[in-house]
Amino acid sequence: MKDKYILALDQGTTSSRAILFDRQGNIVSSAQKEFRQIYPQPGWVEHDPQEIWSTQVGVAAEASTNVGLNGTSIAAIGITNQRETTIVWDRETGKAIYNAIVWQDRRTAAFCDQLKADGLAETIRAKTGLLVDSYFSGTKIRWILKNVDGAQALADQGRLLFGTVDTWLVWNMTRGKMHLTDVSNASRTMLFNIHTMQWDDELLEIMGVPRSMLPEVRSSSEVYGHTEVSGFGSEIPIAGIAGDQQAALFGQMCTQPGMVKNTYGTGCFMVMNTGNKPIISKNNLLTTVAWKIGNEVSYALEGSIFIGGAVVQWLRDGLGIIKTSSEVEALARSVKSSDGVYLVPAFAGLGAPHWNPHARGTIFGVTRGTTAAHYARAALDSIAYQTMDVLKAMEADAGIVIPELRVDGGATANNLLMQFQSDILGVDVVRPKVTETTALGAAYLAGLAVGYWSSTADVQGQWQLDQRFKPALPAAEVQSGIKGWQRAIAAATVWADS
Ligand SMILES: Nc1ncnc2c1ncn2[C@@H]1O[C@H](COP(=O)(O)OP(=O)(O)O)[C@@H](O)[C@H]1O
Ligand SMILES: O=P(O)(O)OC[C@H](O)CO
Repeated sequence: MKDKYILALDQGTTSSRAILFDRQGNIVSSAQKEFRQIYPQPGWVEHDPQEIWSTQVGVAAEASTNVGLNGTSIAAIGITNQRETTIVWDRETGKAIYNAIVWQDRRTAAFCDQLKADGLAETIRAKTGLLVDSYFSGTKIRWILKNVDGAQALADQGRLLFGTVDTWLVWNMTRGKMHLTDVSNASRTMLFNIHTMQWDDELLEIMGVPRSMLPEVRSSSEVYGHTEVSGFGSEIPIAGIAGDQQAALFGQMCTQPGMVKNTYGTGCFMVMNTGNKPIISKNNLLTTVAWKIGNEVSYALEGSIFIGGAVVQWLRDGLGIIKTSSEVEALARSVKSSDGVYLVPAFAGLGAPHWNPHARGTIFGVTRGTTAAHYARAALDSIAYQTMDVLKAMEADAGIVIPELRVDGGATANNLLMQFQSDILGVDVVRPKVTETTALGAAYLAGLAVGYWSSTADVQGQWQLDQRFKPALPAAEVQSGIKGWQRAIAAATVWADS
């Protein structure tokens, strides 16, 4: 039984997941638990760090016991996580001093406006590859230091630690022995120079973040340490870390420059491997670190869409027109089209390529004949249209025509959405058999570090096609749909800015 499986921990925005993979990259067992989303004010989103940790340990134990395993059968653990989400804790008590401020949270939008007004956008972009936006961790750390009672004093005493979710998990898994992150997560903080691959003093100064709070930055595939807590069985090497979108790029085996994947989870994240050179976008995309394996750094271009599958959750929880996310497909299929209804789901502002933190959700084209089914259809359409906007920006930046789009994530189960995506893009949309590619990527990174797999080439052949969606909608319908979407985006922007 020894060294039979790799355990991937996938700490996502809405749930913690644990998946055991075998040497062929098959899922042997998995467990998942949702946790609370906390919305203290409009535009604010928080998680309880303790709940992140307890759900993650819980599902790890469940995935193992489901198949009668103990820790001795696990060769290594790979961690992948919702990125940018910011946790600050006291190194002496091990307790977070505030809730995790989630990547979707907009509370620092005014400070970001100030940074732009101060002319710092170019400096920040040149060093980090990022646009100034409240999405990233740096301004969230600053908010905690300025707004949580006693935080600044504790930071001055060197007692506070910052971490993205990977760092928080590793700290807890090693009983506070390790305070580290990997390059892909570091590149989402707005504090990390993606050229020198170091924390940047000028950026730390701008955000008012003391260096003593920051984790050590390591590669994405190496043995960082071993588990020391129950729930994981005996001491298991923690051997892979990557932000979830970068992990999905790896899990989709987009290891060559020019290869692209789009993940349809809470948000949608399109990422293109650009090889060992960072491409600075001219079309409002992000430049980010994909991973570091050995001494080799790979970079990527990314288009981040804040609301993807979450629009379906809103139909379920906000409007109550479906009971489960999967019901949306049948409801949307019950009408031939949205009949001119457009939904711009800017619930947390607009991300790439529009970047408007003040935008909010808007619905256009509602008539007396509009039904819940049209809303469902418009919601799915909005996921596809947002993806189209990003893909066009990416093609322009990279100077290539993207031949096919590899897809993964919860919402790719929706065949209507996948077909419409292909129709609107005019390219093949390709869904693999294992759509848990985020977890798979983390498993690969960990397995490579401990020799479970010998090289990337060893796992390259494991990618298998489930379904290929080919463009089928007549061009005139595609064009009129796109035109309507562009009008909707323009109108939503006017609403936000007026
Ligand atoms: N059949 C479906 N059609 C559309 N969206 C779906 C469907 N099933 C799940 N989703 C959406 O996918 C998201 C969950 O995907 P997942 O990859 O687990 O996300 P995350 O990792 O962000 O938590 C949810 O927002 C959910 O509403
Ligand atoms: O939790 P997910 O899968 O929606 O991913 C969140 C992203 O990492 C945010 O940048």
